[in-house]
Amino acid sequence: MPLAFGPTDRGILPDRMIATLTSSGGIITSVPLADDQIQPASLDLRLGEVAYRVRASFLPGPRATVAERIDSLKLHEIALGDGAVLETGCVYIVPLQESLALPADLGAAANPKSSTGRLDVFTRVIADTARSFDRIEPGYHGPLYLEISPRTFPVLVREGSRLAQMRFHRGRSLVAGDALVDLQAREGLVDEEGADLAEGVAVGVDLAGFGPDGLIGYRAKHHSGLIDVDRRARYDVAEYWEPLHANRGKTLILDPDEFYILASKQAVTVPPDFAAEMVPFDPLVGEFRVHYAGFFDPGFGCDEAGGHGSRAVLEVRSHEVPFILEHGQTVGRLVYEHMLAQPDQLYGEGIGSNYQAQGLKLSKHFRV
Ligand SMILES: O=c1ccn([C@H]2C[C@H](O)[C@@H](COP(=O)(O)OP(=O)(O)OP(=O)(O)O)O2)c(=O)[nH]1
Repeated sequence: MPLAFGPTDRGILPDRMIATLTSSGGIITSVPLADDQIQPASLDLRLGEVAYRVRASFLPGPRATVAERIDSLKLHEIALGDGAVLETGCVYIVPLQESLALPADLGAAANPKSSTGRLDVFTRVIADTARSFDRIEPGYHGPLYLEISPRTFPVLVREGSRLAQMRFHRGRSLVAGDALVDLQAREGLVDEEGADLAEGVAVGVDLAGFGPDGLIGYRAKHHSGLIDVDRRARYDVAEYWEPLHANRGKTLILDPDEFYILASKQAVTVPPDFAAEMVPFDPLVGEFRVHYAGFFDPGFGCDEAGGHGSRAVLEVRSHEVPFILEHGQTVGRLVYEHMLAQPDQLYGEGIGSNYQAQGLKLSKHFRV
């Protein structure tokens, strides 16, 4: 049975509606869906069998398909099969195993998975005739492709590797104004008195540090080894990351073009009938960038799903000039949106989640 909605229903599809969308032909897969591919509010996207190394990133624009653009831009074709290395500084386009035949009232948005963002692997989803990355127009019928560009570490990927995820939505249902003030009062979205709630919930960076030695984060080392994106708890932190500790002034100077993993000062919560996305706090401040991977799942940080006190992990880069961050400085905003219904399973509830109740946490690939 296809999904049926009332005229005023708005929000993000939970797990069981994503399953229905698949069984009713709205999501088409060249290989059957894996059991754990559907998350509380998103679908993990899997790499297909080939990667095209292209000269440059592109958007197809209204008159071209991605396949046509790949034909004119490709430098090399790599079979992914059981494994292939994607090198830093190169741009690859990979057809995904999932394609879409969305009903006219459903659109979608994509984001790198948190594990991908924490490795500084830049990914974006491209659809035919798209004018922007990571946004799928309502009613889209066609294939999906992933643009991949590893920035710091070369990565080993294979057919079926999951680097990005997709949310499906019916209209938009952002929580703003008084509704956001009420939600913060009721649920404590961030554990801070007088939190800044303009255009989402402001999230600041923690530079006071965690634990006895005041760890504030990690800076990625250059020229370190390869990371297999499908291996968990495999790599030594010290070979890939330099730990950073709090200084007396609780500041951190971001060096241009270095990659940092930091944590939020506030614990954050996403109530079960909401989903959130981390967005840059002000697009006009171009000095640094937080976040490739911005989706926060329903149940993240919730007591009932074992997440009490979860911090947001932040992926940070400075651009042209060195930039000083101060303890508590706002670096991002969490924008909350309604779910169409509460998911059957929340983030962290026996679904193998990696980052529930996290403090300062590197990606799952590293041994702690
Ligand atoms: O930049 C981010 C993005 C997400 N998260 C948190 C919230 C989110 O709910 C959780 C998991 O994110 P995601 O589902 O993208 O990660 P994953 O790599 O698929 O991990 P998992 O296997 O735990 O789902 O990590 C962050 O702290 N920082």
